[in-house]
Amino acid sequence: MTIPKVLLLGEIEHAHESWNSLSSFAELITPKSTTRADFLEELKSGQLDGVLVIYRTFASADQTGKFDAEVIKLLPESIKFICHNGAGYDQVDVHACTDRGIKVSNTPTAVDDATADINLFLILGALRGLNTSMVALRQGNWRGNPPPPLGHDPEGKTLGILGMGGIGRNLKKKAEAFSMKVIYHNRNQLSNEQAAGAEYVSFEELLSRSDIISLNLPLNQNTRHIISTREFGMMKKGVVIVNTARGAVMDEDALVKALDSGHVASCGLDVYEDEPKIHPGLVANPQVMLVPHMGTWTIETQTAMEEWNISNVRSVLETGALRNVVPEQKDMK
Ligand SMILES: O=CC(=O)O
Repeated sequence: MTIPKVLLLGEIEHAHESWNSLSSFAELITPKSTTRADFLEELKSGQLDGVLVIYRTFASADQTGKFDAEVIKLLPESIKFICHNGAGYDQVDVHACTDRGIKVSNTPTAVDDATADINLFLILGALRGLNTSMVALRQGNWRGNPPPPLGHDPEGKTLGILGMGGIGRNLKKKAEAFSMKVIYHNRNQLSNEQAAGAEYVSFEELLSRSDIISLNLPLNQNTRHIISTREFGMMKKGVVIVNTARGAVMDEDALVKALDSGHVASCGLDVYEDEPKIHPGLVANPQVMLVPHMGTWTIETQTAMEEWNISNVRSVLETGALRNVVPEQKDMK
């Protein structure tokens, strides 16, 4: 019997023991290439033939580029599973994978607390306008001169959550501890049990009723720039927007214009359209809270994500099936 191969793209940083334990079922290999051009060549050369499952990290895109249709087409016939270490899997062309019969998993749940925590931090920081005073203090200028305008309390404000998956629902619970009223919009209305009292509203109603809008939806072809000029125009003047999902769900140019006009009072961002580049209009705006994609940047959460992803690889090796597949493939045989 030939022993299956597992290809690691990126690093295991924490869950070394679990990763190493896979070597009793499989040959664990890494690519020779460190650039996309070389990776494509390595795929073409047949050197990665025989790989059954790929474990990939978000950062591995620096070496291989995105797992777009070009890469998926070149993957050896033997590859049947791609385990992506991250909740958001927009780096992987799932439709191209489905067409080739390759199943894709991600790491939902594991990221929920840490991402919702930073989401709340950004909501509070943007409401309070904390950035200017923090910068002033470090410049030896106390609160700044003049001091910043007074901020706003979260208590009693309406928080509109766009995308009520694991992170959205986790945020809802946390926001309620700050006495915020939560409304939400989602592809599908949740069961009463899952909604847990959050009011389901249309997309337009969410835009027009919210004091704070939180973007917690995945990036895909239907959600790219789902928030742009038209949508900013439908929001309350003085709205605060927070995004911990993916930068491209919001049109950054349009956001900068809405901030500059004062229609959007502030925003809190963890993600950007073209990371690690940041729109100069955002950097220049002292009101906004900007964090460099730190949503899951904790030891506990990074470890839990790795463990989840490894458990998917293990499940393939032990049972021939993933523990979870991405929603687009839930009916795939
Ligand atoms: O951005 C983080 C993730 O997708 O898990």
